[in-house]
Amino acid sequence: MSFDWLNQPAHSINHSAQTAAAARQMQLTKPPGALGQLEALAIRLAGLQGRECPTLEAIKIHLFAADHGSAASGVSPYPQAVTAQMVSNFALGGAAISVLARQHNADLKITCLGTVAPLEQGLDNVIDAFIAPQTRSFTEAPAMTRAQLQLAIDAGKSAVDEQGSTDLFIGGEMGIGNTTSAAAIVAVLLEQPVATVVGPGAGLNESGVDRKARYIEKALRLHQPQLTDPLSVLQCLGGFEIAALVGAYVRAAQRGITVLVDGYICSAAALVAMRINPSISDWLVLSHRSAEPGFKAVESQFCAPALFDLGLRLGEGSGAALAIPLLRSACQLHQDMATFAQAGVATKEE
Ligand SMILES: Cc1cc2ncn([C@H]3O[C@H](COP(=O)(O)O)[C@@H](O)[C@H]3O)c2cc1C
Ligand SMILES: O=C(O)c1cccnc1
Repeated sequence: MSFDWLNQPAHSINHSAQTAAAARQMQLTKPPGALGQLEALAIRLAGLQGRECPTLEAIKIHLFAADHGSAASGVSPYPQAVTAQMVSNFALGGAAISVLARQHNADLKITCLGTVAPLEQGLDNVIDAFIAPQTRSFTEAPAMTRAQLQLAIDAGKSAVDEQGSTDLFIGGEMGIGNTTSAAAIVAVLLEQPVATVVGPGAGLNESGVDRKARYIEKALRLHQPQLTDPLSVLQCLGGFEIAALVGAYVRAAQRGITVLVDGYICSAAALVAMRINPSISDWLVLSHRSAEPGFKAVESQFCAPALFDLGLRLGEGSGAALAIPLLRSACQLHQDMATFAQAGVATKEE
């Protein structure tokens, strides 16, 4: 069993393209800095894509779905069956992420790691990477075995490897109960008290949030001796879909594909990925600020803060998909605006 590939360095950043892009921004017909974070974004994308004027054409959205043993303990307000039902909804075009993928002309695929029902319907954008019906309840045992962890991480790697040319990769997730895993991972890796990183998820009330915090605290007491490295944290507390996201993020960075990270669950996966392989962090662009209270702690671990805060708490990669037009505008402005010289506009006097 080998996790060695996870440690290979990320693709290098092209610093001369980045420098050229920064110089170009200074010449465009606007006061320098007036386009705020859009300028930094265009410059960052130039370094990642290795060209002065980056473009975003081929966008791949890949969702990972799996069920959680924790769901039987009242940590989510929704029944476990919703995971599989939503996979059908993704594939048939009715979910929020399906609408956004269509709107932005992005390719949408779903890998099922632990839900079987939709596979029987023969949907052609659903990939079968079945590992087990669900992870184990992690107050009783590690959520998954080491072998299952490897299968899940490798499924994420394959999702990236099997794509053709890609300018931007968005990972998303579906798994009733997965904000419990995300909160547990964040509590351990960032050494935060559980009460500060746990939240309503899909809509728990106050007593539900307390129950969820107690569930996590019990699990952390059980696994404490094992929680010494990011892979073991993922194995004990993760979901299959979170592990797949870890594999996908690391692989995308190694292949030189820019990643747009979604909300709380995806950023918890990104945190694990960055702890395994810190060289990938340049490639992970954080899209939006999740409404989950634990998100703030994770946000500080990224190279740059989230691009916007719309109070989203959906997951599915939806917040990342909403950032696509922003990134496209950043690239288009960077490429198409006239320079002061071209437009005959006078520059700053002092
Ligand atoms: C209909 C429906 C659609 C969703 N799409 C994403 N999630 C989100 O909710 C789940 C996490 O919340 P919790 O940990 O509280 O279960 C994940 O599946 C997540 O992506 C959904 C949840 C529901 C109910
Ligand atoms: O931010 C998220 O990813 C999120 C928050 C709540 C429920 N589902 C997802």
